[in-house]
Amino acid sequence: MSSTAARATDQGPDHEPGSGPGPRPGSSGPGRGEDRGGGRGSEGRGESRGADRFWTVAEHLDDILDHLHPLDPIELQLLEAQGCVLVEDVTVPTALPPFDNSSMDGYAVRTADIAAATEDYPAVLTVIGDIAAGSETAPAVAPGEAARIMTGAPLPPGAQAVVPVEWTDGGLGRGPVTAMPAHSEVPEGASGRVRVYRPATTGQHVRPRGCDARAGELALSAGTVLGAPQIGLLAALGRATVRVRPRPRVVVLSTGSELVQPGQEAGPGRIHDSNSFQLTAAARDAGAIAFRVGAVADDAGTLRATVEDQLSRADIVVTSGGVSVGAYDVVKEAMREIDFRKLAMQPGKPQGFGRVGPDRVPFIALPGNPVSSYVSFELFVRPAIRTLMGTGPVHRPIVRARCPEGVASSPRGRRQFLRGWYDPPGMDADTGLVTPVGGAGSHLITALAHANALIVVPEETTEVAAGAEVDVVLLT
Ligand SMILES: Nc1nc2c(c(=O)[nH]1)N[C@H]1C(S)=C(S)[C@@H](COP(=O)(O)OP(=O)(O)OC[C@H]3O[C@@H](n4cnc5c(N)ncnc54)[C@H](O)[C@@H]3O)O[C@H]1N2
Ligand code: MOO
Repeated sequence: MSSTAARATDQGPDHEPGSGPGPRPGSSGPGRGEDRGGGRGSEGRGESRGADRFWTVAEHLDDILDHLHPLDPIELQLLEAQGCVLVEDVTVPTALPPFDNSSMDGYAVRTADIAAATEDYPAVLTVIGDIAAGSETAPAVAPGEAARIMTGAPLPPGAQAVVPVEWTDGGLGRGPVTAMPAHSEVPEGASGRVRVYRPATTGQHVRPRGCDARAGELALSAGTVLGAPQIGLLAALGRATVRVRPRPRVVVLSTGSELVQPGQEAGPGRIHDSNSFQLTAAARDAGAIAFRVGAVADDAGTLRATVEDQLSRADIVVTSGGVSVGAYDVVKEAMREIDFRKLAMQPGKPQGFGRVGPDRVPFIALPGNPVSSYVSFELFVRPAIRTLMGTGPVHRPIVRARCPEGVASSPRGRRQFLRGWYDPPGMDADTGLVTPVGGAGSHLITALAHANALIVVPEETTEVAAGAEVDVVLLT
């Protein structure tokens, strides 16, 4: 695995954090945990480098995950750590809140002074000044006095409660008000007299020091995945950095001389490169920092040089295309150390996995057909990314759903992943419904873009009766 030392400076324009807890995956994935058989690893396989036999989905997934372990922890700036797993227990250094403070804009008072206050017979107090949030000093409130105080400002010595400004005349002498005038416009509001129309109990509208967290308490334990509230808490505790497992850096390369960048005219025989965008987005969605390198032409030397150039910033390299049996299958040609294999799945039959370069960076070669590459990413690359992050869930969730339309035919001996639309169960149902979207063709990008699930048809099932239940991989 490559060093993470250069991580902070390596992020090119295409990098961006994505996001989610837990260690190494269990056996709940779409195929993982089944019979594993011997001699199937990508290394030291010798003669068993089986180009002819079909690997199961589980075998390929196991082979990839068996060669991965969570990345070493590093210290990251808070926002860089979003979605990462904390590897330290974080204790509260100073109580939260750090001082007694007001929860309302109003007046800090002594409760005895206003105990008998009513609208008809208000308590009249002398205003001794303003205490704004951030005030370093607060004047002491003596009997018969009040300090005008803002939300979050420290409770002054002598005061026992805060009365909201709405319970007072705001110092204007004309009955209850709804707000204070801005200090910049009416500076005299910080002095004079205020009428208070209601009593308050001791501690009312006061947030006592330490009521949120006491110093020395455990704030977040190791293993927590850092979402927005956890990052907010760390910031509130004064932490600028935190020790986490970093996001894996995923380099995405597409291959094919027919590929043209979006924004350019495609021209005869050419198509736009969609896989590198789709896979980069999927890598970010899985929680990785993804670098989209874009399309490399079908030239083995160029691809080899490009891959080697990218290795220093990669925890995983993902390629699309060039892994089948054609005369221009450039990934196969350029990456001799990768084990290329056929999987008993559709789409996604041709696949490759191995490790590259001195740091033995994991290299996952996906097929070029756009649906094949995406489905393969979800089944193999996403779990790899989540494993490197040391966080679960490693796999997309799988649920049972009823398929009212059924599936007319599915290839025997291949696990089929059809695109579908999943509707979760309503209040009175146990299972949701799933409907196939588009056909089985691995070039049907439009249908994929309108699906939210994959319908799993097992290897030995050649049709699914209308109304039968199926496994469904949820993609969102
Ligand atoms: N004789 C055989 N031919 C094929 C077999 C086979 O077993 N025997 N397998 C088929 C299957 S299944 C697949 S999947 C594909 C995989 O081929 P490659 O991984 O080598 O992919 P390419 O040939 O480079 O491309 C396939 C297809 O996808 C389009 N493509 C590729 N990259 C992109 C991209 N970045 N963006 C959009 N579209 C892309 C490409 O133009 C081709 O149409 O092989 C079958 N053939
Ligand atoms: O198996 Mo390929 O990936 O169907 O089109």
